[in-house]
Amino acid sequence: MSDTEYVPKRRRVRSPSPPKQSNESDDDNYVPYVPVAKRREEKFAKLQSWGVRSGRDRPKRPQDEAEEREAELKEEELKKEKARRERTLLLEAQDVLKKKTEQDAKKTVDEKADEEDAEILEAIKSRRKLASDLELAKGIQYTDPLTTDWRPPRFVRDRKPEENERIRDKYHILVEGDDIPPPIESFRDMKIPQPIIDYMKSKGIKSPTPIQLQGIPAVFAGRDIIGIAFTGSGKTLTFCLPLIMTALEEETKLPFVQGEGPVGIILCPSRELANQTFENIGAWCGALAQSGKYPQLNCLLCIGGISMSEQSHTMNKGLHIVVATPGRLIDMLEKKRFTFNNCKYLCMDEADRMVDLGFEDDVRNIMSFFKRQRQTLLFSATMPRKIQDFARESLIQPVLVNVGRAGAANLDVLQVVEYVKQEAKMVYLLECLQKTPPPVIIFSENKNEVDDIQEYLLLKGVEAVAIHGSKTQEERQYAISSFKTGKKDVMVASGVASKGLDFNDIQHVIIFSMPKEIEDYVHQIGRTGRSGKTGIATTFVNMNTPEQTLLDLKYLLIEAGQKVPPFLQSIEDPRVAQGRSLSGCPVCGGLGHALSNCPKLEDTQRRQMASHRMEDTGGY
Ligand SMILES: Nc1ncnc2c1ncn2[C@@H]1O[C@H](COP(=O)(O)OP(=O)(O)OP(=O)(O)O)[C@@H](O)[C@H]1O
Repeated sequence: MSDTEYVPKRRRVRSPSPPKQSNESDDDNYVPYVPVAKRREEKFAKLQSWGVRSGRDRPKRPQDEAEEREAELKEEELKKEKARRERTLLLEAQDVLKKKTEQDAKKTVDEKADEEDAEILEAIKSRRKLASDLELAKGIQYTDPLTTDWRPPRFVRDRKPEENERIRDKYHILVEGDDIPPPIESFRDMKIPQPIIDYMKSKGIKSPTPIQLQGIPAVFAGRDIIGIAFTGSGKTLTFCLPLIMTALEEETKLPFVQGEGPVGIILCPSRELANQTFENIGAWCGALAQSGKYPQLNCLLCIGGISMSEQSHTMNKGLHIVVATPGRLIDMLEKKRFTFNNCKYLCMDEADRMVDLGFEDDVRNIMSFFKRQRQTLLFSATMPRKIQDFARESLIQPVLVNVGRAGAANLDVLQVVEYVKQEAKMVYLLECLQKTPPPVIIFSENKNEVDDIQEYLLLKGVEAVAIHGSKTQEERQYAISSFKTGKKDVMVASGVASKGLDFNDIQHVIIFSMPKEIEDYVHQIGRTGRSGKTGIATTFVNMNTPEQTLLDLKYLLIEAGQKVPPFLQSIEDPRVAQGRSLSGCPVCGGLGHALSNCPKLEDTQRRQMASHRMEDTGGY
């Protein structure tokens, strides 16, 4: 056997041989055997290094691993960020809630009540402003007041603003608005025609009252106006005189013929008030015509319950002024008995009552007959904030002229409040009538009670007439004229006669049953103490009078510097204990309660809901 060790055949594998040298033997080329498993492993590793991969558990390259790791980190970071944000939002929400609770806790009772009031006011806010449907539909909105040719005298124009302010302060006139015309202290300087000045003098009207000396120049200047002044302070003249002057100017330029006019319209909430204003205008226009220097102006009374044919003589001429209640006016306009083609002046007397009485939609309807921009005037002795706000939205750059607090009582009225048991009222009434000589007005809230009182007085020999809504127009007119002319000493009336009626020298107003709304009380006592004269108002209250009404009354007496009887003094205002402010109610102007307790609120809401229902069902 040779020295060469035997190697089994399967082990005799040639490894890659180095280059052969000439003398090298075969043993030098020997390559050690590598087992198959190991070789597979090596081959696999090689393939891996070439990037050939497949399968789930394929080993990863370090570069891939780094990328994966980075992605994982990013994902983790995102998750953390999301969680952090969610937590922050949650915390923020909790913080806000906490702060709000703290703020709410810090809020005074007053602030909370104010917020509540604002919500209620928003809820009862009229949905549409006081403008014609046509204007609302077409989006017509006038921005500038009307211009007129009227100018104040030079010395007034040259006055410094401080001087105007001084005059306003002197007469306790508060004004709001832009570019307010100056106050003028004499009718002559207002450039009112001499025959009217002479006529007014004969009626004891020599110099303008505060509402007149600021209101008339503002209306002459073409401005929309909200005029608020106490009862009997001469508001009627403030809106009638400028209308007469406008009509006069137009008639002088080009006389009116049949079918032309009116130039302006005065709207009133009651027939009696319309009639009274119509008579006043008639007298002033008559004074102009009788002077022989001025033309005759024609005025039409347009109210329910009267036959329009009686006024055909006026209708057959050119028409300058119309005084009306809403219903009859709409009827006449719809029948085209006259048009508003040239009408540019709309005045609402007792404007708050017009809205209160549910005439709001009628007023919009009337406005839709106007063909061009109009000058709008609203007047009243009581104009709660809600109505002032509403009016301001509807007028064009209005001037607000306020003499005293809106809704305050006339200081020329001595107010006496007496506790009289229900069953003792009639007897005590007779006693009360002895306080002053006639004329006396007795007010009651109830039509039947009005009739009962009249009957009782007649039985006792007192010359009394009665007026209320269920009487015929003739009965109403008879009652007013016989009382006005002094044929009758006493007039027993429901609310009808309380607004705006101007009777001569009423000595005494007796309020037999206290009205629920303090505004009505203010209007009722305002039938006396007019045009600077003094008068007495006696009011009966008892257990049937709601405590809130008594509180309103108590504050009104305090405000007017009147004596507060002990039983009224003892009534506590619940707002004091609650630490709430004692500001007046924005809906009725009462000083003794907050908005949420307003007796008028319920009525207002009910009326609004009814009118909205009508609109929703297309009934409007
Ligand atoms: N400048 C004046 N000087 C004196 N009296 C006047 C003056 N202006 C008006 N009057 C008279 O005062 C009375 C009351 O006026 P008017 O009826 O206009 O009051 P009012 O403010 O409208 O009251 P109400 O709010 O009750 O309707 C009338 O008889 C009127 O003639």
